[in-house]
Amino acid sequence: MLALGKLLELTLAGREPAEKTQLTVDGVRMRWLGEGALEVRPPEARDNGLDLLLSAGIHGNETAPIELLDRLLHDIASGDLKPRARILFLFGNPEAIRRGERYLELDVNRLFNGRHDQVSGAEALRACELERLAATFFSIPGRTRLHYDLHTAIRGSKIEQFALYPYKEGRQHSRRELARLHAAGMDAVLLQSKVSVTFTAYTYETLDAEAFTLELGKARPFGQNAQVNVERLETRLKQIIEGNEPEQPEALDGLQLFSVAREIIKHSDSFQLHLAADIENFSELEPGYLLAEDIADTRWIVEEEGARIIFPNPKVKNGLRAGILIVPVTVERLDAST
Ligand SMILES: O=C(O)CCC(=O)N[C@@H](CCC(=O)O)C(=O)O
Ligand SMILES: [Zn+2]
Repeated sequence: MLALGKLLELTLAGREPAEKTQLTVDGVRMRWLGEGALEVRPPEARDNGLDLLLSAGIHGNETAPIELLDRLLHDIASGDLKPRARILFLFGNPEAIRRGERYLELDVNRLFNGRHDQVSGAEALRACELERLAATFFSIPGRTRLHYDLHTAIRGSKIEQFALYPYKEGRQHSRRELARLHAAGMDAVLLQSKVSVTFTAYTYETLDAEAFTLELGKARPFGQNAQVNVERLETRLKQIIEGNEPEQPEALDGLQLFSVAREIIKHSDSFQLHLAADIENFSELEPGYLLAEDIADTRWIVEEEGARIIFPNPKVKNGLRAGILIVPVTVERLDAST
């Protein structure tokens, strides 16, 4: 297999490849662009006009998605997978991946849309670099832009696999993309209702890609991901890469949609979250429940019917999101969300 197919090995070893560009047996060009970054380009005659960005390891301890991208790259490098799309593979935070940690000093997924300019350190530089790589990749006019940023979560979940769909004023969430996500095994989608600082918020808001954060199960170390079943996603990604995706039905039957009711922001060290340490994502909370307290008598009381919590984490830094309170929405909401 071509050395560049071993991007993960190179990244884990912190090594630069001797050859930066390699051609597979059937003329696919692989180009190393820097640490954890590799572009795949099909022969011109086979190119179907899709630019696909696949990222993982934005959080270094979320290894199942990294292993999935590694398998896809191996298949491309050995000629088993024949891309018709241009693809950019990115491993988001190489040093955190090497250490098996979510991040070192700063959560990279809170540093996009220019936020990296306001802080310093290795992770700020990496977020800036990732923005540059994505912007260059998505700079060719007239092509279709799609980004999946793959994650696993800190805790278990009542809905194992789900997507988060960013928000931009005046832009409508796409039914076709939702149907595609459902076909790829996602059982729920959270429709964001304000702009954000995550990687997919950047590619969606600033680079006009269709972009999704995908949550695939619980985060575990390399080699311990048997319980994270990515079969349906892997099959769909291979079809997208080879341009032979079956048509999916327009109807979104069975796909659960949610919107953000409120983001719980931790303001101080006095922040207290009144949830069991092992609470699962999508757990329901009754109206009237005292969810959190913070300085200056700030109290977060659940008011919304059908509210559920995702990503509760009282350990985040002050000023960051310590949980999202979400509510179910119907598919009609899509037509109204411009
Ligand atoms: O399990 C958790 O608490 C966090 C899992 C995770 O890393 N989720 C992403 C979601 C990104 C988004 O909001 O689109 C994150 O928190 O960065
Ligand atoms: Zn993550």
